[in-house]
Amino acid sequence: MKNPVRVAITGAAGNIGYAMAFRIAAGDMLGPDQPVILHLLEITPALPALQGVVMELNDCAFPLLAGVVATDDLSVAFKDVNFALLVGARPRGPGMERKDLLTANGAIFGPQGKAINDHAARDVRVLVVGNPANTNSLIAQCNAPDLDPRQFTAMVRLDHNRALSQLAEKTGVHYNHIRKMTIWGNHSSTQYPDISQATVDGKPAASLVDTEWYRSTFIPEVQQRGAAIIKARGASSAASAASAAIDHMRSWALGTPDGDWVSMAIPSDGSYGIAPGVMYGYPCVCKGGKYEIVQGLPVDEFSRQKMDATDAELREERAAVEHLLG
Ligand SMILES: NC(=O)c1ccc[n+]([C@@H]2O[C@H](COP(=O)([O-])OP(=O)(O)OC[C@H]3O[C@@H](n4cnc5c(N)ncnc54)[C@H](O)[C@@H]3O)[C@@H](O)[C@H]2O)c1
Ligand SMILES: O=C(O)C[C@H](O)C(=O)O
Repeated sequence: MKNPVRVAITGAAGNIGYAMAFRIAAGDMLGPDQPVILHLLEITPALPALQGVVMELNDCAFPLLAGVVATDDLSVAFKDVNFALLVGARPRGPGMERKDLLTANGAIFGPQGKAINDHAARDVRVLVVGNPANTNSLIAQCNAPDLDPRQFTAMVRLDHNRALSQLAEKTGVHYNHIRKMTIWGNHSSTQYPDISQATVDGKPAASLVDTEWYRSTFIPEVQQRGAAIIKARGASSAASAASAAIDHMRSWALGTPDGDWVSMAIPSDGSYGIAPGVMYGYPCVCKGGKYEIVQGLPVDEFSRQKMDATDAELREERAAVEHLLG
């Protein structure tokens, strides 16, 4: 057995946190030979509910769960953690865009970034799930000057998985047979789900579906899937969001398969004409615990316009939180 690693989950008594903690404790994120110590953060009024989560975690008798820390103190929550999943934040309701949460949630991520900077393990890997995820991640990253900005990421993996699911349904194959899906940009309705490089059973996806369906049905459905779930469930996605967060961290820590990639929002380094400084969704391969942007993909005029539109929105969000950027 390996030595345990420490995994922080914020908002751990919330809907996503509740769906996530048990799967991480079961080994779904870091593998069946990696014990974990969970660090669960909640706001003070939610501590009794969090205690219930701890009781249930213990009652599962998970072989890989080596300890649980439950707290409302940032310095305890992030002490020596190797992975941090920043989930705790308000979800949107019907009729809201995710960026409407910027003011309410933005203030959470500066102090958390600083606490991660001051207390986490130096190799900490951070994933922001709380919306608006990309810009919240930027806020956290800017408040952690002692860490490499690349240690901070945001989640577009749920969008990636949604895109796989839509394309699988349309082409009548299982999503296991789809490779090279990409989500560019923001986890918002401007995101660009791009099938131009995707293959289905080895065939170009774009040759199997008509352009009209791709542009007028597939793209908006992936962009609007979060809202559709809020409408149907009366609450925002939780189990699928937790699952995507686990996928994101597993890919980052354990690697992506040869011949495929995943979508991760990471600090732009200028690749694909996206000026540095925002957390932008890119196609990434992961190896040895590090991610790299897949370079050299062709970008046609349609893609260019979509990639720039979502970049513009991220820049607007960044301008709106300039005062929180440390
Ligand atoms: N990026 C994505 O793909 C994606 C997908 C689904 C949901 N989300 C977002 O994730 C967030 C959480 O969603 P949820 O359904 O779990 O919400 P929820 O309301 O069920 O749970 C949020 C939890 O966070 C806690 N919390 C609030 N402020 C906190 C703070 N400062 N520190 C620690 N904990 C805090 C709350 O007490 C609550 O228990 C929302 O912002 C939602 O929009 C993102
Ligand atoms: O859409 C939301 O507000 C929740 C989440 O970001 C989602 O995509 O399901």
